[in-house]
Amino acid sequence: MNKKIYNLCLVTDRDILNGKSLEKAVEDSILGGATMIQLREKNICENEFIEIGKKIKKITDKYNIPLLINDKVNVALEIDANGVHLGQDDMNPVKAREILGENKIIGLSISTLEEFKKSKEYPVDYYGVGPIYPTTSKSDAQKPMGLEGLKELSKLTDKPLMAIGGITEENTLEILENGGDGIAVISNILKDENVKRNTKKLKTIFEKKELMEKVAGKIEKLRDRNPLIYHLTNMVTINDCANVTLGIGASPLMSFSEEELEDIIKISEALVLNIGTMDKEMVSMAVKMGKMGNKYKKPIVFDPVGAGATKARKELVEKLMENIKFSVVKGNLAEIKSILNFESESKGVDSLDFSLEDEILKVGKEFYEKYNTVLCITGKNDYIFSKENIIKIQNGHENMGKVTGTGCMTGSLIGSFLGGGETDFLSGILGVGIMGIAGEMGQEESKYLGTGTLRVKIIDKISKMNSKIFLENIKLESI
Ligand SMILES: Cc1ncc(COP(=O)(O)OP(=O)(O)O)c(N)n1
Ligand SMILES: Cc1ncsc1CCOP(=O)(O)O
Ligand SMILES: [Mg+2]
Repeated sequence: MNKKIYNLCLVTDRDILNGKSLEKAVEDSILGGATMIQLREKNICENEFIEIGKKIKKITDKYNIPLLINDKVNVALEIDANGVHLGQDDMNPVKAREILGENKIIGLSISTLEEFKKSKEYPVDYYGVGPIYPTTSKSDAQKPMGLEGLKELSKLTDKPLMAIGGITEENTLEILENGGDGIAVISNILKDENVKRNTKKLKTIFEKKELMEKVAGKIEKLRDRNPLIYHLTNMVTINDCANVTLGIGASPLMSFSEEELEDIIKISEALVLNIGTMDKEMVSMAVKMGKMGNKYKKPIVFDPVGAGATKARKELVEKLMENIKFSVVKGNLAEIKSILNFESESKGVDSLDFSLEDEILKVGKEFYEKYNTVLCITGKNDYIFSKENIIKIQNGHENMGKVTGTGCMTGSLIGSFLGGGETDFLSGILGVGIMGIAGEMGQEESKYLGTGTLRVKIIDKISKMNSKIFLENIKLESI
């Protein structure tokens, strides 16, 4: 069974629904990312419990999410729920297993180490551990056991531990870092109208942690591998691109010579194509480079600088997008909109951030659908789109816009990670994230000096970047 089902359980409580329908609350929570629903009904008879259970089961079945019944094994049996959650004073798990069979999920509450010791041989699938923090949702809850209690328990069992009691988006990460595999939540999800958003906020913490685990060690791995990254890039920022490629641990190779193109591509691990200072030669080289890159199966990151600004540029970008399979495309919103032939609506300077984000999301999703290529849209906030995920990164500083080439350098970073063997998506996240962090840190150190120093500081910070700095500074969420 997939352990992820124990990540995020909504435990229901009709008393705090405040007029919301239970069915809608359950559906919204699933849409927000709940991986399990526990139907908890305290003051109703078995028949009513069964009635409600059947309705909720239709919803959980629709989304293929397990439904567990609190306390009542009979109800679970009657509605063919996926399992039960039992407390220490509820039916003995051995008997529940006999009744429900091997295929149902049985969870057991643990509030103290003594309870664990007493029940560790029971045939259960997970433990509900808590209350971890004080809670107002269970009047007869035991004394909170805190993170220490959770940590202690996690050393004693391999079974999933689902923490419960007073859990919010502020304390979820520390739960996961102290032995919790998942959380079970009532009030923080059902507290207001925004059940979907409340669940999503919790879900984001799991996604972020998962991503962080994937990212850890990747910069060091790149430095170990030191891949060769061929650039066909612009004349303005070529030197900075070479320096950040070196700084992050790859080897840059810049060439404009058609004669050596094939030989270079054969020995390169990834290619960076940036049409910033396009001219006649670049037009023919870019297409040849792309086709040859595809032929030799080398990942290519494409920076469509100024796409749409002139007719010639638009034609070149169109030709490239039609004929070449890129691993990653990185550009600003206007460039990506031009690729999709979207009208560039001018929205006024302070167009609400929210509507700008809506537009970015629409453009990004459409781009991915059309080209099936990882896309990075950079701007005040940066967005990375893949098939299933959209990541928003909020690092960087506005002064980076006053240093030419931060976008081009981001392309080089993405290319470096592609060449280091990372996935297209992770390369996008790492490249964009590292540039944002370097910009932020560089700004701090150059704020009394100016943008010339900022440029140098960005390269410095990239050359000193490591997984620890990255993980400590990245401001990332999945949306
Ligand atoms: C996941 C999870 N953990 C613990 C509990 C508490 O169960 P219990 O001790 O039986 O208390 P009641 O919920 O029945 O009041 C739980 N429900 N879910
Ligand atoms: C059912 C239960 N068991 C231990 S604490 C608790 C209540 C959890 O509710 P909340 O998430 O609102 O603290
Ligand atoms: Mg119980």
